[in-house]
Amino acid sequence: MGHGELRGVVALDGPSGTGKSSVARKLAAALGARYLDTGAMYRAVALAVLRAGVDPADAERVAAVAATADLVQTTDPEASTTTLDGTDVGAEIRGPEVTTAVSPVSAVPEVRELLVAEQRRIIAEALEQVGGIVVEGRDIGTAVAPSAELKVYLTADAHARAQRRSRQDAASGRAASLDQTLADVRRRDDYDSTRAVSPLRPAEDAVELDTTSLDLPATLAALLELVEDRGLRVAAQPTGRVGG
Ligand SMILES: Nc1ncnc2c1ncn2[C@@H]1O[C@H](COP(=O)(O)OP(=O)(O)OP(=O)(O)O)[C@@H](O)[C@H]1O
Ligand SMILES: Nc1ccn([C@@H]2O[C@H](COP(=O)(O)O)[C@@H](O)[C@H]2O)c(=O)n1
Repeated sequence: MGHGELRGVVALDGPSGTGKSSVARKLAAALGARYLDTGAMYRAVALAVLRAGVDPADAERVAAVAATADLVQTTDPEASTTTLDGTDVGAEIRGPEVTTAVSPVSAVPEVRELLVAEQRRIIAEALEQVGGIVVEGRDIGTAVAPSAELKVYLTADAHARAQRRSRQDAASGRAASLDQTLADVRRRDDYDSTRAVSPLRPAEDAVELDTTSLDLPATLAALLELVEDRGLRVAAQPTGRVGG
């Protein structure tokens, strides 16, 4: 049996490796909604900064690169893409260089201002076109969509997150020691939660969901239950509409 369609915005925030991307995509697909990966947008700006030979810590030059970056993020949960200057950069933005550069780049206020404006535009377009969107990141419930109908803050023990990330890296041929991966996870979380603008933190009205001992299907089931409980699921339209 299908799950019906989502009406409104689901904001999914939390630190790295809690499962946001994996479950946000599946939740959106199950509910005929769009899916927005805001982390991919910050990663694409970080890639533009690296390609321009700019130091990610040089806030003024980072802001200048962001202002001219030609970035397009699409929202079909089955095939969301990130393009920079007309080229798909989906694989490149997951590499270690971008992962190291992205936190300082995303801490630059001008970068956040530009991307938050674009994220709000994408959300408004999705609501108009299909009625629902699942948005994942670090500041969705607190800054990008503070009036989201459902806000969920995913957490998980840092060791569990490092193990997940380590398995994912090994599967993509990027092996690193578990200690190194754990250090990287902690470094990024520290950076993201201590920056001045829109730091990583749960919104006051967010539901916190600890995924340490949940697998992905169980996490998805918990989210679907929250959507259902809030009355955000409506019967599917007979003609059906898909995100794109
Ligand atoms: N509950 C879970 N059980 C087992 N593996 C999981 C779980 N959640 C996520 N994973 C795995 O952990 C890895 C990271 O998950 P994912 O990319 O969805 O996390 P994330 O919160 O979006 O992280 P980031 O913010 O760094 O992008 C993936 O390989 C995913 O399959
Ligand atoms: N709303 C967001 C989303 C992401 N960031 C920054 O981007 C980094 C990469 O995010 P991933 O989800 O792809 O791992 C993240 O570490 C943050 O620095 C953000 O600031 N706000």
